[in-house]
Amino acid sequence: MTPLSPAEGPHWVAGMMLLAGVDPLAGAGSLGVPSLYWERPVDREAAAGWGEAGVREAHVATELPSVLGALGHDSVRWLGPVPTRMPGPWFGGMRFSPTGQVDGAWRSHGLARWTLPEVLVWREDNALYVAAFATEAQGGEDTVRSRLERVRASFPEGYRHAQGAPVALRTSSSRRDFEALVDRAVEAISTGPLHKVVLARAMDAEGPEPFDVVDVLARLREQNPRCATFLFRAPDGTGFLGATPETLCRVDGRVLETEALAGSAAPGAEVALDASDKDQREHAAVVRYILQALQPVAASVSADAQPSVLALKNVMHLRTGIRARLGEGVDTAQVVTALHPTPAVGGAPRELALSFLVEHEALDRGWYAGPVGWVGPGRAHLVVALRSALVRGAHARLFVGAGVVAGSSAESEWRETEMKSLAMLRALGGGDVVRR
Ligand SMILES: C=C(O[C@H]1C=CC=C(C(=O)O)[C@@H]1O)C(=O)O
Repeated sequence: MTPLSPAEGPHWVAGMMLLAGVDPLAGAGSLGVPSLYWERPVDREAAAGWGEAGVREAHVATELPSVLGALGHDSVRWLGPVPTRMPGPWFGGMRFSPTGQVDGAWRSHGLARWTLPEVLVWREDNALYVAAFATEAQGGEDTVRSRLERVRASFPEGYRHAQGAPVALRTSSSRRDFEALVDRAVEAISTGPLHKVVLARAMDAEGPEPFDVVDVLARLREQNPRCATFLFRAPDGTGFLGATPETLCRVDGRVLETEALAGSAAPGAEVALDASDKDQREHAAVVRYILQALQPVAASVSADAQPSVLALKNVMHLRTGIRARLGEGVDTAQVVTALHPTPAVGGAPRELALSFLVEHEALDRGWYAGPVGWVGPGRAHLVVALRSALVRGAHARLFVGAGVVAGSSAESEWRETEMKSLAMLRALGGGDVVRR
C-alpha cells in the first residue's frame, strides 16, 4: 500500500454488517494475527483490524499536526447503513519524541503511522460488527462486499482465551545505570529550576520460542481490565503492544476527557499513597500542566477536586479526571499538540525535562509514552502508550518509567519500575521470569 501524503487522498468505500461472534480477537482464528487491536474491557469496547486499505504517515515533526488532522475528515462513502459508534476507523500512533536517534528496532513503526484497515471488527454493547474498506478505484464496491462476505462466513463465534502454556522468560536490564540516572536527576532538581523528570528504562526479554502475540493480548486484557490493551503491527511484522491505564484524550464532538495519572505505590498501599508528599507533588505538577495546556484550546475546563486512587493489579496510582469543552473548530490534532508530552511522561518545566532526557536517558523510547489509539470524524480516543513492549519473534523490549522529584530515591524508583513491568512480563510469559 503506498503511503499517502496528508492532503491528497483517494476516498474509500465501505460497508458494514452484524456478525454472529462476541469477540474481535477471536478473528485471529480465521483471519490471522490482527494488524491492530484495541480493547477497554471496563467500557466493553473492543476492535481488531486486518490489512491496510489506507496508510497515513508523518516523516518529519512539522507534518504531525496535518497528518493527525486529516484523519478526522470524513473520506469514506458508506454503502448502506453508516455506523455511529464504530471506533476509528484510523488506528495508530506516534513516537514519544519526533527528534533524536532512531533505534533500528523502531524504524518500521516510523515517526507516526496511522492505518485504515481493510477489515475492522468491533464490539458495541453485546453485538459484534464488521466493516470493510477499499479504495474508490474501480471495483471498490465489489471488494467491500466480498471482504464482508469472507469475514461473515468464517468468523469464529466464541471468545478467544490465551491458549499457550506458560513459558519461562530470561530478562536483562541494567539496574546500576538506571539508579545512576535517577541520582543525576535528583541532583539536577536540587540545584536548578527542574522540578520533575520522568525517567524510562528498557528491559529485554527472551522467550523459548516466538511470542504468540494473540495470546499476549488475551492475557493483557484479562489481567488489566481497567487499562486499554493495544497492538500496532508495523509492515515488517514487529508488534508494539501493551496495556496502559492512562488516557491522553477522549474527544466526542466538543467534549474532551483527559486525566492526570502520576504518583505510584504497591498494591494495598492506598493510605500511604494518599499521604505521600512526594507523590502528591509529582501528581500536582501534571494537573497544573494539563489545566494550563488546555487554556488555548478549551472554552471551559473542570477537574476533580481531589485525586483518587486508581488500583491496578500490580500497582496503584493517583488519578485526577479532567474535562473540557473544546473551542469551536478545535480538532484532535490541536488537543494532542497542546497536551503531549504531559509531565506524567516528560516532566516539568516541559522543555527543561525533555532536554534532560535527550542528554542523559540514552534510550530510544520509540512509541513508548507516545499517543496511540484511534481517530475518526469528530471522535478520537488516544492513550499514552505505557506498560508496553516492542515484540519481534522471541524477543521483546519492555519499557517502563517513573517520575522523579525532590526526595525521590534511586532504589524506590527502581522498585516502582519493576512493579510496572509485571503486567507485561506476566502477559508475555504467563510463567517464571529468570533475571540475568
Ligand atoms: C511513566 C510511567 O508511568 C507514569 C504514569 C503513572 C504513574 C507514574 C509515576 O508515578 O511515576 C508515571 O508518571 C510508566 O508506566 O512507564
